[in-house]
Amino acid sequence: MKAATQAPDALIRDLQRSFAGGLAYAGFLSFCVNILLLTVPLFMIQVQERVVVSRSLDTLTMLLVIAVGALALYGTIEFIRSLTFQAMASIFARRLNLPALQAAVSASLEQGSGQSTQAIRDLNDIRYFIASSAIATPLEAAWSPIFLAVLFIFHPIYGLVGAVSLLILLILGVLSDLLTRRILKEANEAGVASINEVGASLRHAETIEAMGMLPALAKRWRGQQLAMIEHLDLGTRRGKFIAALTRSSRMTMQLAIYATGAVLIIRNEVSAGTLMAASILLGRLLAPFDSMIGDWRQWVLAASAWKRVRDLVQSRVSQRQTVPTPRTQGDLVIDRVVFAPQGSEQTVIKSVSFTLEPGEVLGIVGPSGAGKSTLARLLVGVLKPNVGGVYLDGHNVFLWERSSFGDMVGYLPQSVSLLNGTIAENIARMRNPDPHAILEAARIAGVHELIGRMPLGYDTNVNDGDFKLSGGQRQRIGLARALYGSPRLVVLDEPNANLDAEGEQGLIRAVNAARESGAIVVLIAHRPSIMQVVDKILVLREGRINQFGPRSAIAGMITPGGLVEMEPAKQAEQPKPVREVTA
Ligand SMILES: Nc1ncnc2c1ncn2[C@@H]1O[C@H](COP(=O)(O)OP(=O)(O)OP(=O)(O)O)[C@@H](O)[C@H]1O
Repeated sequence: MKAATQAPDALIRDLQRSFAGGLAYAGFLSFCVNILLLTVPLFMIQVQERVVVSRSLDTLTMLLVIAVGALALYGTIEFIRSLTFQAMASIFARRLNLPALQAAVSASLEQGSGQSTQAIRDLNDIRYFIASSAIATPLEAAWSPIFLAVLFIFHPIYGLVGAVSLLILLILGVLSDLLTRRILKEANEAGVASINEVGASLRHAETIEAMGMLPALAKRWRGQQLAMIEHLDLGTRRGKFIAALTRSSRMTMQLAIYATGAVLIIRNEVSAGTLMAASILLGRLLAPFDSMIGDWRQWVLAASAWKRVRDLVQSRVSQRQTVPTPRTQGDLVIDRVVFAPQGSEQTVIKSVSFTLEPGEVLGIVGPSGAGKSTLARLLVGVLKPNVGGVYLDGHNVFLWERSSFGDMVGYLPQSVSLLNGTIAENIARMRNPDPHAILEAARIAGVHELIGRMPLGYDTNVNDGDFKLSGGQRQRIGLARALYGSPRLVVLDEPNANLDAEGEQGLIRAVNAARESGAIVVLIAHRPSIMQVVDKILVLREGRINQFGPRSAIAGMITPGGLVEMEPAKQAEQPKPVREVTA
């Protein structure tokens, strides 16, 4: 919950701090693990130097007890360390899940829906990476000076071989980074773009199949995927080459330390016991660097995923308030709203102002492309005005904390999207269903009987393979969802587009019921038949208010196409600007 109410910069800082804390703790555990890893080489030396020379079985037994105890401790600490990584991974995913989703939803509104699925994939990738053994390697590498020091203590020549070996692996590591990082990042970005595009297109599978568009689309996707595969292949090839070179170099180094040890033993400069121990120590010294070179691809991909998630969270969440606002009832004030889509030169809504009181129903009409749906999205706080603002009982609807705003608002978008779940869950907006409220919303929307005729009634799954809802049925269930919980503001974008006469009568009854409960209803419609239910009409043309006034004054001017046949007039009701607001 904390993450949901935290500003994004603070959340990221907090997360990085707690991650650093976790790493420090894991680093301490790594220190213990690495010290305990000296058990085997030390045991070997002691056996060579004490047991073999003295032939004492008691000494051997004592050494064995100490060594086995140390190794048991090693296993325990290693287990605790892996649990620490797992806990770090799950804290990370839990705290970022909601903010990343919120940010992805906002980004999807502007750039398409690929963002939300990508954010989830990225979070999962990061979680796996933190929980994997890859994250432990730098912590182990940090203790390599200890192993190097022990090698120097055995004999300076052992130390020298260790230092040279380490240097060679470091050079190979840098080479691996130079040869693969950029190309793997590019491949990853191309892969993400390609998956997003395929995902977005597959939502229109029906259109693709009906009009045989698949071969043409497959050609486009292949083009993108080829670029990604080529980059990935090249990066992976280079990575594998360096990894193979590293492995054979590492084995050569093992030979070198053995040969060095043999020479030193021949010269009586070290005991035979140090030979095995030095070899094991060199292996421990080089292992983390070897692993890091082998795992480098995972590091690059995890870094890219983290950058995407961090940028997404930091760029979006701050736009909304995090404190819930209590349910309220008051005027809806649209104050000099100007809106231009991001990256577009076109201003879609041009200084629109009007006020609605509780219990008023407004009809918005206008030609195609006039900006009606855009205005609807501004009313429900989906879009942020560039200038001006939309206020419900004095609260800015865009800034409003989304969950509490959802309690106040019902929205039926032009293309009705029911979510994966039962009809009851959909009407209850995927929250814990309140059966009484569901039935009431269904009754007001006039869909109770219609749902009763479905295979499992309210428990029918809307995406069930055996049962498919018609466009009109979806629209009517969408209306029930919009009316669930007696919202104070109801915005319906072409709610009668797919309705038959019965559906339209149900819609009229629903709008009247919402009005009687004191809700403000905004209705966008092409078909003028629904306009009989409204109190006021707003005619929008090229993003401006062309007419605004009582239905009786405006209705006669509307043609069946929703056009008004007169010049822009003095607007019947234009409230004075409420406040100076710039976004
Ligand atoms: N995200 C966006 N990016 C670019 N242009 C946009 C965006 N959203 C809307 N527009 C443009 O704004 C204009 C108004 O679109 P809108 O969907 O609001 O019109 P409308 O009046 O609802 O049309 P219709 O009656 O056909 O549904 C159109 O020219 C559209 O291309």
